[in-house]
Amino acid sequence: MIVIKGLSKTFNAGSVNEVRALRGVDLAVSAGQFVTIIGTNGSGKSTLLNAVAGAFRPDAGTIAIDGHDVTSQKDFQRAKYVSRVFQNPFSGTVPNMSIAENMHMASLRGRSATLRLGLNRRRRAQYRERVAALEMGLEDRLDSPIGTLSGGQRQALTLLMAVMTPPKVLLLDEHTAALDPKSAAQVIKLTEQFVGQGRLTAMMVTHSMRQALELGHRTIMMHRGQVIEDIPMAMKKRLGVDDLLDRFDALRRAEQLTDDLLDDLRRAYL
Ligand SMILES: Nc1ncnc2c1ncn2[C@@H]1O[C@H](COP(=O)(O)OP(=O)(O)OP(=O)(O)O)[C@@H](O)[C@H]1O
Repeated sequence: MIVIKGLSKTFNAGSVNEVRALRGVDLAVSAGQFVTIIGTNGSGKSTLLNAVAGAFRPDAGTIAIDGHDVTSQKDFQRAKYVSRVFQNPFSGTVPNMSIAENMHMASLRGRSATLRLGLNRRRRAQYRERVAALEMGLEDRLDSPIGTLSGGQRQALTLLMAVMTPPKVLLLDEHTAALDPKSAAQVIKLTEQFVGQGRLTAMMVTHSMRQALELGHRTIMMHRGQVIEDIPMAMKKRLGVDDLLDRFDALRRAEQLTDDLLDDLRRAYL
């Protein structure tokens, strides 16, 4: 479903602030696969998701989604394939519009203007049913401005809206990191439910190694703009958080040394 080849991106090239955020990333994610992404700070996790979403044009490499080369497409052109949920629960929805209006906008994603339909009674009933399934009591607040909801409620709705028209690709960028533990757990439960039931192809960045191991079919680890570990389901089940921490420690030690050593390290992990 997603095929990334030789993807590179350098920010502020040629200046003192030059950052090689992605350095030749190769990654293939099959349809229905849920991949969790961990990595060191600044290793390029969000940049990888941004590249898939079309936030910028890469310096080198290609990205294909469902067989279409989207490398030169802008983000709005890819919106029909890609849904995103960000860390900030206040992005992705319009605060002074109601829950129903926000849901209606989300349901029209990727449709041509001529096909756009009004927010009629039948649609309201559908949205009510969807919102009720979140089990947050929001079905009685369909006309409340979304800005009046808590961060957790809003993020649950943002997630619901992201999957309402099932996307080819769902990108989750630390989407529970800004929530309190209880809300984060609720949103993770919904994530599992939506991705599982919809058999969605999903990439989720997380800083929680436990989350990374417990969720999804595969975990990749990034470091300095490269994928340095690719852990399949069978291995995920056997690994514990301590094992991942050991690997990060090894990286930290390698950091003092050379790229060649990092390559050796990668070979050793595979
Ligand atoms: N638009 C941009 N302009 C300049 N530099 C950027 C831009 N986006 C990302 N970077 C830099 O690229 C590198 C990779 O950033 P990215 O956000 O992808 O890392 P990350 O792995 O998601 O990090 P973290 O875990 O800390 O959130 C960092 O050094 C970051 O400062």
